[in-house]
Parts: sequence; structure tokens; C-alpha cells
Amino acid sequence: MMIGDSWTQIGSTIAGLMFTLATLQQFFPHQLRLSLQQFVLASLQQFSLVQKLCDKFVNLFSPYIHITFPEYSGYWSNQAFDAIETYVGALSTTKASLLKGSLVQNSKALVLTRDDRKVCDEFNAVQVWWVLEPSPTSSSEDKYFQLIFRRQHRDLITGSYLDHVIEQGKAIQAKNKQRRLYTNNPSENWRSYKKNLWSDIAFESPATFQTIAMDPSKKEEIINDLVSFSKGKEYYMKLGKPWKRGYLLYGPPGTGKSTMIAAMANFLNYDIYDLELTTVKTNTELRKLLAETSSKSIIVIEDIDCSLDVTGERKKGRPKSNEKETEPENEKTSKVTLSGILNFIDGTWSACGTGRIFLSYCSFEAFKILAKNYLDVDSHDLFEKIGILLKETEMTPADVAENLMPKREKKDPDACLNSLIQALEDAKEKAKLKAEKEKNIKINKGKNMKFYAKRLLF
Ligand SMILES: Nc1ncnc2c1ncn2[C@@H]1O[C@H](COP(=O)(O)OP(=O)(O)OP(=O)(O)O)[C@@H](O)[C@H]1O
Ligand SMILES: [Mg+2]
Repeated sequence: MMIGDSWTQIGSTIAGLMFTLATLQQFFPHQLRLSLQQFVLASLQQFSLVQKLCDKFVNLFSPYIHITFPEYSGYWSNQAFDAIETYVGALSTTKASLLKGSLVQNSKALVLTRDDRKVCDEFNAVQVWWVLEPSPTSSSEDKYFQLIFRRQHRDLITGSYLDHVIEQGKAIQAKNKQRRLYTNNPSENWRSYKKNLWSDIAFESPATFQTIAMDPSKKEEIINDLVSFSKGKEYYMKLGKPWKRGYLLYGPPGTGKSTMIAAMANFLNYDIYDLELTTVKTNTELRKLLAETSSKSIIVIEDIDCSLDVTGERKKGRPKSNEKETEPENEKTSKVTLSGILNFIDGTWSACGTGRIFLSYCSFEAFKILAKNYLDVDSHDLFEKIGILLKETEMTPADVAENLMPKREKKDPDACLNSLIQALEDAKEKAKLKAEKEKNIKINKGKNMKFYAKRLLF
């Protein structure tokens, strides 16, 4: 039995005693009743004093340490408690027989957790116990977690174990959280009392790296880069760099730039902020918008080359060190400048190797991934012919995917692959005709030039 349990017993004995005294008082005269009350109160005060002293004494010699994590700290919910609750809830859910299922707001699926009040955990072969208790000081349903462990493991538990618990708890929360897709509102709609710089909806794209059709080695390079970035918070801090990563995705329409962003968000469990630059009037507005984004998110600027007023760059060069950087005079009406964006990006583009990702027309390697995704085939007699045609003509993965999409409920790989071959041959023919047409235009232009030159000379 734990020490706390014995105090609970003593407490209930005293409560029982008080009740008995209160009942007896009714049979005694007023004066005696008063002294009885004083006696009980004095005894209680002494008891709580003794209890405190005993607690201190017991704690001094107890082989265990207890750390408490209340649900609320002041008016705010305690994020450590939330992370612990998730971590403890997920502890050996697979083995537990008493489970609790919940589908809460912002959660994308039913979450199953252990429904025990006392849970044992092990870290580096050291045992600890988590106990969930109702808060003794609050009349509401507030709770607190108590972590109990042996005194000799103090450093390990208060250091790496608690870091591990919070990190794991947050990671599980992020995984279960329904991710959001944010878009910026025009500044006319911003209200100071309510922060509504961004509107959001649930982000539900099923895109994954597995389904993206591109060169496998390039794909692996990007995945490795994302992994090392997502785990590199301390490394960035050590270097004194902001923990950000910039990628420039470029390529013809339909080659998978947006699909790649969705796959990155799903892979990292990040939210997406789709920044529509044309509605941002000034660099100041841009700063406000970026300040309102949450950490662990992807900020997307679509068609950056079209939305940026590159001519609005700082024309007078960088301000001298004693000069304050001022906004241009017409800042109220001017658009965001390239320097405004680069300030935010903090040079991460130039600092990273794979920062530029080119998404190209469909290669044979990319086609094989699409064929697996859409038709569930790894190889086929028609693959060779398709490989040759893909080398001879340019077709986007979006168009290849469109042709591979089964037209009937039952998948028919032969029909789909033949339909792709037909589309590739059509595209090849079209490209040939276009090239001939352009060649003829050039020849005619040349002839006309010669004709005019002759007329000028004679
Ligand atoms: N590399 C790819 N891998 C898998 N599917 C792709 C790929 N590229 C395109 N697709 C398919 O084509 C559709 C359109 O692609 P996506 O929107 O990603 O192209 P984009 O490069 O962003 O085009 P845009 O420049 O027009 O924005 C996607 O929904 C996806 O189904
Ligand atoms: Mg796109």
C-alpha cells in the first residue's frame, strides 16, 4: 500500500470522528458545544501540520520520487499534461484489454487508448509508474498525472525519459490530428479583435511519396532530405540558423508539383499554408501573415514568378547600417517584393543542395510507378513499346495517369495500356506536325526577309 493511501484512511477516520462529535453536540449545552467545536478545529489544524511534516519526513527517506503534472497551469491547459495523456494512453494499447475509443474534434480517425488509471512504463530498463488522479484542490473534474520512480534514477527520468515522453506524445498527437489547409484572407477582411488572417479547411489529399511518379533515386534523395530536416531542430539551432527549409518546385503543368507538396505534408504530418501573393499588398502584411502560421507547417507560394513584382525590388540597394530600413513611399499600394520573400526565407534556398526540384515529363521509370498505382501491374508486353514512345514524345504524368485510369469498373490493363499507346502516338504525330509548321513559318519568314531586302536594294 502506498503512503498516500494510509493518509486517505486517516483522513476518513477523522471525518468520521467529526460526524460523531457533531451528532453528540446536539445533546450538550451551548457552552460545551462551542468548546467541542474549538477542540475539533484545533485538532484538525494540528493534524494538517503533522501531515505536512510527515510528508516531508517520508519524502526525505522514501525510495520513490513523485512528480505531478496538473491538467491546467493557471487558466491555461498544460501542454505537458496533454502530451503525457497521449503518451500514456498509447502505451501498449496492443496488449491492454481495457480500451477507450474517442473521436474528438480535429482528430482524423477513431483513437484507441488504454483506459487504466495506473500504467507502468520502462525506459532504459528502468521502471516508472504513471497514475492519473482527480485534482484534490479543484471542485471541477480537473486531473493530474503523477510520475513515480525510484530516487536513484532521478537524472535519467527527469532528463531523457521526460523528453522522450513529451516528444513521443506530441508526435502521436500530430499523427492523429486532422491536418488543415489554410489560405490567406485579403487584409480588408482582417479584424483586430479576431485573428482571421487565414481561413482553413480539412486537408485530405491522399498523395504519398509511394504514389508519386518520378525517378526513384531523386525521390529517395528528397525523402532523406526531409527526414534529416525534420529531425534537425537542434542542429539548426547549433548553427544559429532558423529551422526552415525552402524548395523551389518547377516544371510544366501536370508534372506533379502540387502532388509533391501534398505528399510532403502527409509524410511530415504538417499543415499547409497556401499563400496567395496577389492578395498581399505589402511586405508588412506578408510578415503579419507569416507570423500567424504555426510551426511544423509547409508554406506554399504558387506561381511565385507570376505573382511577384520583381521590379518592386529594393532599387537603392541595401540600407546602410545606420539607416533604418523604410518601406517604399507607395507601400500602401505596391505588392510584395522579392526581397520581402527572401528575408523570410533567410537564404535557405541557396544553402541547400536539393532545394531545386525539377518535375519533368513522364519518364519510363515514372510510368512504371503509375502503372503499378493505377493498374497494379509491374510488367507487361506493351511496356517496351511505351518506353520507346515516352522517349520520343513529351507527355506529363497527369496525361499518362488520365490514360491509365480504367474506364470500366473492372481493371483491364491491356485496354488501358493500348489507350496510352494510342495517346502517345497521337501526341507524337501532333508534335511532328507542329514542328513542321514552325519550320515552314521560319522558312517563309526567311524568304520574305530576302524579298524585302531585294526591294530595298533596288
Ligand atoms: N509525378 C506525378 N505522380 C503521380 N501523379 C501525378 C504526377 N504528376 C501529375 N500527377 C497526377 O496529375 C494530377 C495533376 O498534377 P499536379 O496538380 O500535381 O500538377 P502540377 O505540376 O501542380 O500542375 P500545375 O503547374 O498546373 O499546378 C494530380 O492530381 C495527379 O493525379
Ligand atoms: Mg499545381
